[in-house]
Amino acid sequence: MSQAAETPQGLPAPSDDQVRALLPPSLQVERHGEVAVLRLTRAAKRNALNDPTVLGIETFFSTPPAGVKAVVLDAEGDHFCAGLDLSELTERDAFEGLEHSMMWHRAFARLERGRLPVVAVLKGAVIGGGLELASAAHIRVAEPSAFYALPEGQRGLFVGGGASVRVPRLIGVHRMADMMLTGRVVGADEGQALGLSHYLTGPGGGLAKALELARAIAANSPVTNFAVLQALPRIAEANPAEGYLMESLMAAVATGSTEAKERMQAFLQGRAGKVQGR
Ligand SMILES: COc1cc(/C=C/C(=O)SCCNC(=O)CCNC(=O)[C@H](O)C(C)(C)COP(=O)(O)OP(=O)(O)OC[C@H]2O[C@@H](n3cnc4c(N)ncnc43)[C@H](O)[C@@H]2OP(=O)(O)O)ccc1O
Repeated sequence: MSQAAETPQGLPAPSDDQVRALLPPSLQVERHGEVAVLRLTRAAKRNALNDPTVLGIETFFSTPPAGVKAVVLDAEGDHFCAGLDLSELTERDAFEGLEHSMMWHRAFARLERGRLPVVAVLKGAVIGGGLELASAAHIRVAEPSAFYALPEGQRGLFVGGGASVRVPRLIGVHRMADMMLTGRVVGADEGQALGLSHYLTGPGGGLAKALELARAIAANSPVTNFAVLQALPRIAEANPAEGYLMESLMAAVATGSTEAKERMQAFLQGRAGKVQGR
């Protein structure tokens, strides 16, 4: 498996600067070795998601920069994301609403089912579309300031970025119905207990923890990471017989990979087991 030296189309993977040139001002890319930090930079609007930002997320995860093995999704300011930019939807009719929701689905699917593991740093508001974005990440690290809500009912809306599929898988349909019907605010402790976050740090500790996790993930075999991202969600949804078959197929691919051979040899010979992905 390629380490993103090239795109799936066989073209050279873009440099950091080439990717930056494709992104809107509301998104910034910062490089930490094999980890890229993709940051929402619309703090003045509490990182509310407008169309350019959502399309930029799709662009980044469609053609991530060369050499990136894991991504941290971070946000400028005190809030992760206040959800949909409400100033955008007021003039749209139902058909445009359908297209808009499907555009969000495409972007967040690129994030969730791409080849790069994504660790999100949650703080302050993780509201509406902000929770939809967060729930597409593979690991969520929350700071004590994080709070979650689905106030779509108060705005006359319905979730449109995949939350009705992803969030019930985290907390159950009954709790999702509670959040959607009441619009109530779920604090960081409750969010951690419910499963909205994987880790809860001390104040301001989210980015450091996310970078630590992302570096550990980047050091894994990309074959294993790819299997976790692509196969695990499908195995979890399959019936047991299909699940076991998919597991065996992924185990076979991993076992046969150069990556596995080199890593196991390195372990057995007492060498550091880090090799380039194939
Ligand atoms: C239907 O098809 C869909 C739907 C969707 C997804 C839907 C949703 O996400 S619904 C939820 C929308 N979000 C909200 O209702 C949250 C609104 N914001 C707040 O409650 C607060 O701003 C806060 C996040 C708690 C922060 O409070 P505070 O720090 O006091 O900041 P403010 O003074 O309130 O705001 C500062 C500044 O930001 C602007 N702003 C905040 N949130 C939004 C927003 N969501 N949209 C636009 N602008 C926002 C606010 O107006 C202020 O602006 P100024 O110019 O006045 O400074 C998905 C896809 C579909 O197809």
